[in-house]
Amino acid sequence: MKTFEELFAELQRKAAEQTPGSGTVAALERGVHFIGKKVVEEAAESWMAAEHEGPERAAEELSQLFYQAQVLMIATGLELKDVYRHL
Ligand SMILES: N=c1c2ncn([C@@H]3O[C@H](COP(=O)(O)OP(=O)(O)OP(=O)(O)O)[C@@H](O)[C@H]3O)c2ncn1[C@@H]1O[C@H](COP(=O)(O)O)[C@@H](O)[C@H]1O
Repeated sequence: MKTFEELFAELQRKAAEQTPGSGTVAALERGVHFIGKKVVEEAAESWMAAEHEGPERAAEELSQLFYQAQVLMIATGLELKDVYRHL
C-alpha cells in the first residue's frame, strides 16, 4: 500500500529517469490529450462503480482516477503543492 504523496514521488522519479517499461513514461510520451481522456474514463468508471458495483469496486476505480490525475499533473508540470493550495 502507498499514499497519494508516495505515488506522486514515484511517478515523478520514473518520469525524470525515463524508467524503461514504465506505463507512466509511456503515457507521458503520448501527451496531455491521451492522459486527459484516461482521467475522464476513470472518473466515469468510479461513478458507475459507486452507483452500481459497491464500495470495494469504487475504491479500486478511484485509485485509478488518483493515478491518472497524478499523471496529468506531471504532464502539465504541476507539483502537489500547486494543487493543494486550492483545497
Ligand atoms: N496505480 C497505478 C495505476 N492505476 C491505473 N493504472 C494504469 O491505467 C491504465 C488504465 O486502466 P484501465 O482501467 O483502462 O484498465 P485496462 O483496460 O486494463 O487498461 P488499458 O487497456 O486502458 O490500458 C492501465 O493501463 C493501468 O496500468 C496504473 N498504472 C500504474 N499505477 C502505479 O503507478 C506506479 C508506476 O507505474 P509504472 O509507471 O507503470 O511503473 C506503480 O506503483 C503502479 O502501482
